[in-house]
Amino acid sequence: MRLEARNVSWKAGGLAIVEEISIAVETGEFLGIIGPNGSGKSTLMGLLAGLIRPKRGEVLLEEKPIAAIDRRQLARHLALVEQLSDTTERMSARQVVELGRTTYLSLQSPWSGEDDHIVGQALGAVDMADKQDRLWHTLSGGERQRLHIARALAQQPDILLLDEPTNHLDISHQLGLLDLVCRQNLTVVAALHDLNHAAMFCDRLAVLSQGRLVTVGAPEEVLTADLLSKVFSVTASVERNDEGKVHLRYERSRG
Ligand SMILES: Nc1ncnc2c1ncn2[C@@H]1O[C@H](COP(=O)(O)OP(=O)(O)OP(=O)(O)O)[C@@H](O)[C@H]1O
Repeated sequence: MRLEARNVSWKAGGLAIVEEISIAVETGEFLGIIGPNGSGKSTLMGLLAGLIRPKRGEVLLEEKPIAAIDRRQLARHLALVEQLSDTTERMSARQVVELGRTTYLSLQSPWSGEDDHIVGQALGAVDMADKQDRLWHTLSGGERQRLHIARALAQQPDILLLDEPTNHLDISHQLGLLDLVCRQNLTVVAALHDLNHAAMFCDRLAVLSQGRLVTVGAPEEVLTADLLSKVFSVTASVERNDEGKVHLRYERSRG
């Protein structure tokens, strides 16, 4: 499914947080959103998810404004994993993932074995099946993050929106999670801080700076020493492997 932000702007306290951004993610594509802290990545994710409404412009799912789509219907197409999402409810790991099925349940369509199966698969996919009975507050940050992803997978969306999905994860689970996301055959938009991971896994990268879209393109087009210096204020050399994939080698800042 195709998701498009058309000229979206959003303000808070009179300040422009996202300014006139136009970007589309194509069906099956993995689009990475990168940019320094405070550049507007989470806000753009919230706009794309329909969680916040643009002050100007619109977000379209398959050419239909998402503001006009019923929230329950939207949840069948689009799942968002927010940064720092938490729950204070006394819930087990499995119950958190079961929340992903909410959009499919009704009086006519109560919980079934099929829902159990989907939840079990999602738990397995993030390597949390053995901890499914553990209570939320007893889990580590990384385990909670993996459960949020599992909840989104259990939602069986067409589009996954992930805000810093590798937060809290050790390196093995970071790579495992991005690989897992790639293998789902979904349309994915992910805000990422690790630029090497963005280069490894994303089809295209959109670069934000101060609420504006600086550029968008294939990682090897976008990740240049010049851009890294201008947007991220770092000095790095850009290496390429045999497949033409870029790898950044940062230099220590001297100050
Ligand atoms: N509700 C709000 N009210 C006021 N300012 C806000 C609000 N939401 C976001 N901002 C500001 O907008 C800017 C962009 O925030 P956003 O969270 O979108 O950035 P980000 O790129 O995701 O940052 P990070 O990499 O630190 O997660 C920040 O300066 C933030 O403080």
